[in-house]
Amino acid sequence: MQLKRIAQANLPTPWGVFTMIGFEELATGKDHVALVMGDITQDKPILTRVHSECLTGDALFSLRCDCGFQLEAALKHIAENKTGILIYHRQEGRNIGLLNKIRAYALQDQGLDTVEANHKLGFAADERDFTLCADMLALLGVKSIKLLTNNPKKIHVLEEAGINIAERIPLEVGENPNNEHYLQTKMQKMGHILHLHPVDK
Ligand SMILES: Nc1nc2c(ncn2[C@@H]2O[C@H](COP(=O)(O)OP(=O)(O)OP(=O)(O)O)[C@@H](O)[C@H]2O)c(=O)[nH]1
Ligand SMILES: [Zn+2]
Repeated sequence: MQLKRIAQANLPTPWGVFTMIGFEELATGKDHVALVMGDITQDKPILTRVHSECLTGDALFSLRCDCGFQLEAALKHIAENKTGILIYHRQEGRNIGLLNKIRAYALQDQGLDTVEANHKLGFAADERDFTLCADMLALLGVKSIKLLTNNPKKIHVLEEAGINIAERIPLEVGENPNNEHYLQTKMQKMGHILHLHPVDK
């Protein structure tokens, strides 16, 4: 176990009241949160979103990616379902950190795609460690989930970390002219399952 559960409190949102549970990484002291609604101890797969931190999309209204839209849609979906979990996985920029993500964006402004930019900076395309998410789910007592994602690799890594994924539920929102190329790259180079609407140029 790489984390411990620290504190919890109510978190009212426009879609309903979640319980916010804070965790701390034992090795680094880094914090993560899970937003929980309803009875997640039921003996059936729990609707879950594993959302990776994206300060620019989640908090600063960036249209370069789809993260902010996915965050909102996931919370709404969980609230409509009356039960579920959103893990807010604090590995910004696929775990290269905010400042390196800004460097990667600068390279993308010069024409590189999201994968090439990471490589140019000396990183893999995706540096995230999802075993922390599996640990958070274990601390919440959840063994089986229905995962909101477009990324089949995320299913694979969470399963390798011991989580049973009963179903994948697509989360395709936020496509716009600013992220069209970014979403195309995620589909073509990173294997995301997306149904994009190419615009005529
Ligand atoms: N390094 C880097 N990270 C990015 C970039 N754009 C978004 N991110 C980060 O990517 C993470 C989200 O990952 P995505 O690849 O969008 O999606 P995913 O979580 O793999 O898959 P979904 O479950 O379908 O959303 C967040 O941590 C973002 O900060 C970028 O251009 N470069
Ligand atoms: Zn983003």
